Amino acid sequence: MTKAIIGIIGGSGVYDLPGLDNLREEQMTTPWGEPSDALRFGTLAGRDAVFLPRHGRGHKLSPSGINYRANIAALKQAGVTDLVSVSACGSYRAELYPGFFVLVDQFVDRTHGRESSFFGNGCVAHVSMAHPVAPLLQRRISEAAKAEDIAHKLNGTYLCMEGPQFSSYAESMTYRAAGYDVVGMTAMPEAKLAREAEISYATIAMVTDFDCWHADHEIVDVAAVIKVVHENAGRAAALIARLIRDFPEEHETCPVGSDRALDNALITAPAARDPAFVEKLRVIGGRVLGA
Ligand SMILES: CSC[C@H]1O[C@H](OP(=O)(O)O)[C@H](O)[C@@H]1O
Ligand SMILES: Nc1ncnc2[nH]cnc12
Repeated sequence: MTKAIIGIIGGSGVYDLPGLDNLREEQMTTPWGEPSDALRFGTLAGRDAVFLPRHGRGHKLSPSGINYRANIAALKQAGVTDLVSVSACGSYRAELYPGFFVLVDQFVDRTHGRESSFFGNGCVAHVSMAHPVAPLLQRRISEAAKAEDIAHKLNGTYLCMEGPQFSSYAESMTYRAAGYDVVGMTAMPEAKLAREAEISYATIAMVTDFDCWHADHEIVDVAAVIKVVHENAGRAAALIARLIRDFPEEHETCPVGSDRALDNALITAPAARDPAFVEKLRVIGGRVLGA
C-alpha cells in the first residue's frame, strides 16, 4: 500500500494553509535547485499535509520565474502522492463568475521558455498528457466542494499564457471563441512536471475576473484578482480542509495512470543513458530507472 500524502500548492493570494497544525518548515534542496519557499509540513484534521506557496511568501516570484521543477521535485521528495493546485484565473464564460470554482480537466499550454521537463538529452522520456488531471482526486475535490456548499463546475479547459502581462482583447476573444473556459499563468508546466514525477494532480481554478472581453465588467487588474481571492479564501480553505479530512489513507490507483506515468515513457536505451543525469533523475523517476 502507498500512503496517500496530500500536497497543496497555493497561488496568488494564497500564501498559507489555515488549519495546518503541528507546523514544521523545511527549506528543501533538489537536483533542480530550491523551491519557491520552505515546504510547510503539518497535520490537518489529524492527516499529514504539505503546503507550498508557488510565488513564495510575499509573492516574490513571477509566473515565468517560478522554478516549477524544484517545486515538484521537493513535493515528490516529501512523499506527496496527490497534489492539489489552487489558482486564480480569468473566465471566458459569463456563467463562470468571480468566486466560482472550476475543477479543470484540461490545459492548453501557451507558455514559452519555461523549463517544462525533468528529462532531456541523456535520458529522454515522453509521458502522456492526454488526461492531465487525476479523475479520482478531482472527484474528491468536487465532493468536498459539495459538502461545503461551494458553487463549482467539474471539468473545463485552462489556457495557460506566459504573462506576466494580462491578455489583449484580441487574445481574450480568440481563446473565448476557441471554447476555453479559464485563463491563468501557472498551471503549466506544473501539471506536466507532476505527471513526469508520477504525482496525481488536480487544479482548483478560482475565477477572479472576466479578463478583458466582457463589456459589462472592468478589465482585469491585480487589485481585482486579489480582492476576489481574499473574499473567497475562507471557502477555499474549508474545501481543502474537508478534502484532507475525508481523503483515503491509501493512495487510490489513478485510472488514467498519473501515478505510473513513466511505465512506458522512457525511450533512451539503458546503455545510452548519461549516468550522471540518471542519478539526478532518481528523485522523481527512481521507480523505473533501475539500480
Ligand atoms: C495576481 S494576477 C495574475 C497571477 O494570478 C494567477 O496566479 P496563480 O495561478 O498562482 O493563482 C495567474 O496565474 C498569475 O500568476
Ligand atoms: N485574467 C487573467 N489572465 C491571466 N491570469 C489570471 N489570473 C487571474 N486572472 C487572470
